[in-house]
Amino acid sequence: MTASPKPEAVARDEYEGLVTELVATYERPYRALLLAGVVIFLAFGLREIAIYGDRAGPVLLMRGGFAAGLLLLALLARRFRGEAALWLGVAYLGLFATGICATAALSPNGWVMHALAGLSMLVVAFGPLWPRPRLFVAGTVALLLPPLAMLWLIAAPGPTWLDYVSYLSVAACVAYLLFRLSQGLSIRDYRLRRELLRRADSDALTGVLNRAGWGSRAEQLMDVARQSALPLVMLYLDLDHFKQVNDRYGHATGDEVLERAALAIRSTLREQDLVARLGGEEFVVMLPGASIEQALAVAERIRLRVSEANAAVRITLSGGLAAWDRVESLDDLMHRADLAMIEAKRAGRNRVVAAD
Ligand SMILES: Nc1nc2c(ncn2[C@@H]2O[C@H](COP(=O)(O)OP(=O)(O)OP(=O)(O)O)[C@@H](O)[C@H]2O)c(=O)[nH]1
Repeated sequence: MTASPKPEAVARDEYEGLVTELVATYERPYRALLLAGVVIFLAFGLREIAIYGDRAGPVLLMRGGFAAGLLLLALLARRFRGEAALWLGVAYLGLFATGICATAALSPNGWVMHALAGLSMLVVAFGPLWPRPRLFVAGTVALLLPPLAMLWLIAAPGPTWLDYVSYLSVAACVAYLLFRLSQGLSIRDYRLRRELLRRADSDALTGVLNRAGWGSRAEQLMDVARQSALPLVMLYLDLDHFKQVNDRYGHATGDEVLERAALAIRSTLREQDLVARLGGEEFVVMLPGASIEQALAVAERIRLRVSEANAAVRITLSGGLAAWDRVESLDDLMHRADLAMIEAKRAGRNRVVAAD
């Protein structure tokens, strides 16, 4: 069946494919950047300990904690792609940036550097949460400020070049996380778009295609049948006296009957068949590659299964079927199947009639 809920599975496959493609393209250089950043950052910490032996504890805690946090985040981002990675990244960068901003006040030598790095990271971290994406772009630009500040500081007396390498390594790590964040964002957009498309095409109650989704897919199947010279049969199905079910058992029970009917129809069809609910208690089915005899057998099976599934309310189904003459339009084919269904109603309901 091409009908829902299959589109969800298709969306998931496409989404996974997209992620794999993205990761394959960018993962390696960014991972190398992250590892290099963490190693340099830690090496600089060892140098700091050698110089300021008395500050070994806080230095180890700060540098080790940050490096471990980044690595853990990278691992989690691998494990929980998309949104979870996004929120983790935002939270972590936000925390870290706040720490750097606080350090700026205590750092006699590199306070400009600390302040810029902290502020730019704050913008980058919380930019994605802002309704205006321009802020996110501004944050990315702001990330370029620390290296610029380094160039400026290199010319001034104070920290050595090793300090700047250390800060650059932070920028490298952040670049990796940015990559992950943007990946999470684009995946979230992609999923939302897919979900909206899926909802626009399917019937909210039964999950099968609605009228909008039916038209384009049915035309596609007809195109394929035209090119491959395969036969094609159309079924028009309508529950009998459905109004009485609503009147007797209530609208909620009526809805359940429709859901069970859709399930019974879908379970009878093959992967390549198409089913839609056109509205009310009317369903249409397209059977590509089926002969009229096979289609009659399928329609009979559907009729029995729909009744069995709704035995408690004793509902029956009338169906009409029409074999495509390879010339007529979709509307004309549906009309002929509809007329056959009306004929089935006239003949006493609970039966399937084939159009001439
Ligand atoms: N529960 C429920 N009822 C619906 C829905 N859509 C349409 N209906 C009802 O379906 C009923 C259709 O009634 P009719 O068109 O008279 O058809 P019928 O009673 O099945 O009679 P025949 O088709 O002649 O056998 C109406 O009472 C609608 O209110 C829905 O989504 N849920």
